[in-house]
Amino acid sequence: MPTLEVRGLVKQLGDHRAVDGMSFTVEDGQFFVLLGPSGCGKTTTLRIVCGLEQPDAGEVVIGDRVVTSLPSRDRNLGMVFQEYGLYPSMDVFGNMAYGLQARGGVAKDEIERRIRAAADRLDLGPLLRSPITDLSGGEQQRVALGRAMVKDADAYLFDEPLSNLDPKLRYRLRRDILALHRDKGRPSVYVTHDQTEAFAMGDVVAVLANGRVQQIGPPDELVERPANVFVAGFVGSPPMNLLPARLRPVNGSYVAHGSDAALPLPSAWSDRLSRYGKEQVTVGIRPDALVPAADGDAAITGEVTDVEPLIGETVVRLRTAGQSMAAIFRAGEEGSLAPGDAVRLDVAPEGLRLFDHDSEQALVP
Ligand SMILES: Nc1ncnc2c1ncn2[C@@H]1O[C@H](COP(=O)(O)OP(=O)(O)OP(=O)(O)O)[C@@H](O)[C@H]1O
Repeated sequence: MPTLEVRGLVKQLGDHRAVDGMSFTVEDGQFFVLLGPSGCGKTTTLRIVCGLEQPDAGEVVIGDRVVTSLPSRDRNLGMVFQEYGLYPSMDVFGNMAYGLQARGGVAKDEIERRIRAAADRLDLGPLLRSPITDLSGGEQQRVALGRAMVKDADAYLFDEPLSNLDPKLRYRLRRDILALHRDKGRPSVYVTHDQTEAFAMGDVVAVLANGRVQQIGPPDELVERPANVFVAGFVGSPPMNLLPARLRPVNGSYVAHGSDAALPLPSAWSDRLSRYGKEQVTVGIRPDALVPAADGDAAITGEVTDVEPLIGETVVRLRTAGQSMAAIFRAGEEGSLAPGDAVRLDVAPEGLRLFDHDSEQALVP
């Protein structure tokens, strides 16, 4: 069963280490997303996997073949990239057939059958004899997808294939890509900087920064248990609030004190925190764990800077002495809050995370 594995990839581009020790494994039938901010090395990694770049170190393994030094055409991959890579001199049929004809081994009537099936699925049937240059961007992207669909590849690679398209078409093609993936049952690697897309599509998501994997896991796990401060501050919309704080023991538990914040921590964390041995931590607070405080003491006080109503919920942004924060309230829970108002908030303890102040790695839970 083919898996796709990259082991210890390194790639220097000019002065910049674009990929800095990248390793991950994609199982057969898994839809694996590389997610990260612009410049984190996603495209370079994918170009190494498909053979358009040579790594300075590391290996690419597909199934039981080490393919690192094989040319792209010998890796048997299906690829869909942002720039469609279609041949302008050919019609739609010719573009979809090209890979199969060039590789050989598939009979002419079988090529025709596969192309008609893919074209029907992608609503390209009436366009099969149209020149590529007559097609819209969305139609060209569907041809690029159809070209991948007709191949029996060992793995499929997608590099931001939907970023040029309008939202409706993007949504539709997401479903088409997942249907292609399920039909083939091979490893797929999908590059995006859009976390909505990553979370909607990925069985497993790898969050990248600075050419390195920060965390690999199913979408829920990245949100629930971010491995470090980078992931906590990147994942979620809005992402986790992060504030510097000092730990103080109080009656056998701990309280994290920040500017305008005093956060009682679950007593189940006390053992771990007593072994931590340092006072300084970074506290992560999920925006949906902030709730308006009842009368009396509040965990956090601040001033509202913005109130943004969304469907079914409201994002309230506030400024405390230390920094800005975001809270997600269920619609209506914000009452009549408006910019400039003082606000007092409590935190549901299950929405708290702590990170080592120096290493930035998760401490608890
Ligand atoms: N030829 C080059 N010389 C120097 N630096 C380069 C070269 N090509 C790319 N880079 C840099 O390497 C880094 C990684 O680029 P890469 O395209 O892999 O990132 P990415 O995560 O795919 O970003 P994006 O989402 O913007 O496409 C970027 O900072 C980029 O500017």
